[in-house]
Amino acid sequence: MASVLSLLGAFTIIRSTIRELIPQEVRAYLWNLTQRFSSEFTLVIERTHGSSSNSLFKAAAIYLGGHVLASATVFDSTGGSPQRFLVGKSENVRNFTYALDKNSEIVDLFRGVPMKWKFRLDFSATTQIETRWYELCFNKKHAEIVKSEYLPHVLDTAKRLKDQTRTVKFHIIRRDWWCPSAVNIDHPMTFETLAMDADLKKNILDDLNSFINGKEYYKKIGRLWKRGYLLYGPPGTGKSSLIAAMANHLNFDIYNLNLSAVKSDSVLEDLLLQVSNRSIIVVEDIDCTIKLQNREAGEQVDSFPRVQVTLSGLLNAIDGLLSCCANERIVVFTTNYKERIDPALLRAGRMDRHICLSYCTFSTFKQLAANYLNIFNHDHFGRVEELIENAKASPAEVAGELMKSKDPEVCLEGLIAFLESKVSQARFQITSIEDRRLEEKNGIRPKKDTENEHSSNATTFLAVGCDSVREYRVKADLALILKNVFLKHGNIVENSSLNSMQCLSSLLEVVCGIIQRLQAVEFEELTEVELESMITSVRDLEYLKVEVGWLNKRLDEITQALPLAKHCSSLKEERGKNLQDIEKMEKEVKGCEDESKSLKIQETKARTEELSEKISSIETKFNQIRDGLP
Ligand SMILES: Nc1ncnc2c1ncn2[C@@H]1O[C@H](COP(=O)(O)OP(=O)(O)OP(=O)(O)O)[C@@H](O)[C@H]1O
Repeated sequence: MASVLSLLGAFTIIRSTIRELIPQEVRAYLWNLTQRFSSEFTLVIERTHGSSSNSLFKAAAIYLGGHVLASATVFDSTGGSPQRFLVGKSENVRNFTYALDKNSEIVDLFRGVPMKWKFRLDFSATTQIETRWYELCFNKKHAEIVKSEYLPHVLDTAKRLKDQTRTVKFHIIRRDWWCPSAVNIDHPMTFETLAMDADLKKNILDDLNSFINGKEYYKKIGRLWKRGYLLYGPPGTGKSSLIAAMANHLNFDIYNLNLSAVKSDSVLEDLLLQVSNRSIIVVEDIDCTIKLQNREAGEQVDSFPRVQVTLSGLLNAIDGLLSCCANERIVVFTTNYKERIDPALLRAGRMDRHICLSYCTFSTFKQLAANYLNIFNHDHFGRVEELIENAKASPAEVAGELMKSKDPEVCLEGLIAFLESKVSQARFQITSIEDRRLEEKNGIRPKKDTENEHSSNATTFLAVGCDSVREYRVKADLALILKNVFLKHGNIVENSSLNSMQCLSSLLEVVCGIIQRLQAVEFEELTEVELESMITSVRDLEYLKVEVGWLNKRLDEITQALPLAKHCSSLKEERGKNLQDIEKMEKEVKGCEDESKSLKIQETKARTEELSEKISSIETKFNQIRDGLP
């Protein structure tokens, strides 16, 4: 050991003696002379290039640190002497990062060609400046491969590695500018943990992947490389979670564009110019930005004086000239009320995909149960399945129940109780004027001018669903029918394409009018023409997205039963005639014994009974159809 140390010491002394004895210029000349006969070529990659920073230097650092260390193609060029790498972890990256230590050398095999990398560091005592550079040495005959393949490979790999290790950032607006200290999103939501219909999830993932790999395609078709998503649905159904999953999947930063914090269109322009590529710009609850609301609906603009951004300002920012300055951008709008958004904002090309996130289904629940409780089946699943569709519970609410305990039994029992209460809440509470007056009298409801309601022959319904309160007015004689429709089928006009309460009330009157007629009329009295007109009305209602599938079904049943109704009518006629005959014959045989007449009476009675049975069986059928009506 001592001899090795003394040998190394002697070598160091000789090296410094050579340095002292031979001047720098002579050393450089000798070096150049040896290089002239060398087949090696060296590229020097400095930190700066021209007047700007050298992106190849940065890429080499990442490539060598991340790729080469992990790669099986790394060779130790120093003949077995230990290699030194720097290792560390910055706050804004997920993993450890590695780098070559000063004067370390490694060889990267690229397509069988050895590429020798050296990292150099020099400190000038006179200028006090530290200089760092990489040297890439290779055989001259491989110069073309290096230029056209290897260097681009280094750049691409470094970009990919940077994206992989980079933490997604969340940017918010502070005083007309993106806050300089963007926070790292450590949101754990991914497409694996997001509970959603499997087909929809796959569809969104495919869409994102084809977008991200579509650079050439977008260029070819002459469209900007950007994509717009509208996420709509009730609160807590996973809109923000989906955005987090998208950001994590793509490794894109999120820019939360809170329009109420933007003072003008020009500030919006400035903000968007600062948004980096590979980012998701999110405008949450876009319907709440009143100036951007549906112009056709004639909304009141002044009620939100703080919001200064105009619709045209936003449209321009999304797909006007301004957006040409960026690439690989995704714009996401979220809303609880899609119908309130101006159609101009939603048209294809701006919002390419409209994704509805809805209440928890049984399949969504099973994914949440697997995520939260690690269970895939349980005795209580059957009851959950029975309740979940009608409960209209959001995934957030279901997840909340599943987090209450680590014991699946406790959680599922709690969830079932919760769903049961939601099911009964989801039944609409219908209040007629009388109930309202009583509530006003008892101070449950604030007093309201009900003058008009009293004077008109109409009844107002307050339909309170789990997330909406609607008022409809229908004729008083239809009130009870409407109440039953709501109780049995929920708010059937909730998803209608019409908006005004007046029009929706008229639609409800049409539905109730049909039911009233069907309840009152004997089916055999119904003419085919009248039935046809009812069916046409129901079709029109369905066209307007009124949920009357159940009424359509009843009308179908009645149509099928119509020949039976006609038959029933003739049976009744025959029975009536028989009864008259029996009465007449009984009078005739009174006091005299006429065996043949008595026999005839018996026969007619038997036939009448038979007819009554047939009629009653047909009528039972008709009643069943009627019972199907609310
Ligand atoms: N589909 C889902 N899968 C898994 N978890 C979900 C899902 N939807 C909601 N959650 C849970 O509920 C929480 C709230 O959901 P989220 O904020 O994504 O809903 P939202 O639709 O954006 O609500 P809002 O309209 O009120 O903004 C999430 O943090 C997540 O824990």
